Amino acid sequence: MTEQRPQPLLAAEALTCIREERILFDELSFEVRPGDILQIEGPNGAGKTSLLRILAGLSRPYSGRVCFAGKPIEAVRDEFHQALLYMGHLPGVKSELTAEENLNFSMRVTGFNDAPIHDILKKVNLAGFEDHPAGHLSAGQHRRIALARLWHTDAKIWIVDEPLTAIDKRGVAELEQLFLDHADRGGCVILTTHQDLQLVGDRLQKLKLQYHFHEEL
Ligand SMILES: Nc1ncnc2c1ncn2[C@@H]1O[C@H](COP(=O)(O)OP(=O)(O)OP(=O)(O)O)[C@@H](O)[C@H]1O
Repeated sequence: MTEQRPQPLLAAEALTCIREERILFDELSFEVRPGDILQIEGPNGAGKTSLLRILAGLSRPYSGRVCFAGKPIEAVRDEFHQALLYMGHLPGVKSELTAEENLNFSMRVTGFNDAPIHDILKKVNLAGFEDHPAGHLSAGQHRRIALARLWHTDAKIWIVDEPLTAIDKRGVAELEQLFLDHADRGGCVILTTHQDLQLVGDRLQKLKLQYHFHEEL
């Protein structure tokens, strides 16, 4: 008997994206199922961030649609938002707030008012820096504040843009393990990175975007 694959959590259906009169991708279709880890690859300017933003419902494609559990995301907006954790390539951390205040703030926004903030900060190696304004921290520590949300969320779909930027080797390994654990629990991860992922390795699916020049229009 053949094993049945789970239904897709997210499906890109014939997505076309045009920016500044340049086609970034044309009729792009793919599915992401529970347990999948998908890396979007491609050179600078190929359209990776544009694709992630469309998948997260933050911008619209020129044509095509994104479906969540079989339905267009516009039709199931609330359920989709509950199932989604989107992290853009800018960390979204307020420099004047401390590490703890930043995390407190983002946990409140996502409804995790009683999250164990100190434990989470410890997990991302920020113990001892709780009271430091984020603006006084290093680039990697800054990003770790944003990434801390990943350690406490029940979102199934993680869409993360360049999460590994400025993160040291140990931090990358910890994040990769987190992605694997999330996928093993039935979640999915869609990410961009210019780094080679070591731990995730053979679990990784890849989607390569090409850079199209204007004259290819
Ligand atoms: N809101 C926008 N309005 C107009 N053009 C945009 C917009 N967002 C992105 N672009 C253009 O779309 C192209 C693709 O940008 P995008 O950020 O998606 O690329 P990327 O593959 O993520 O690049 P990188 O690896 O440098 O992060 C770029 O040429 C960019 O100038």
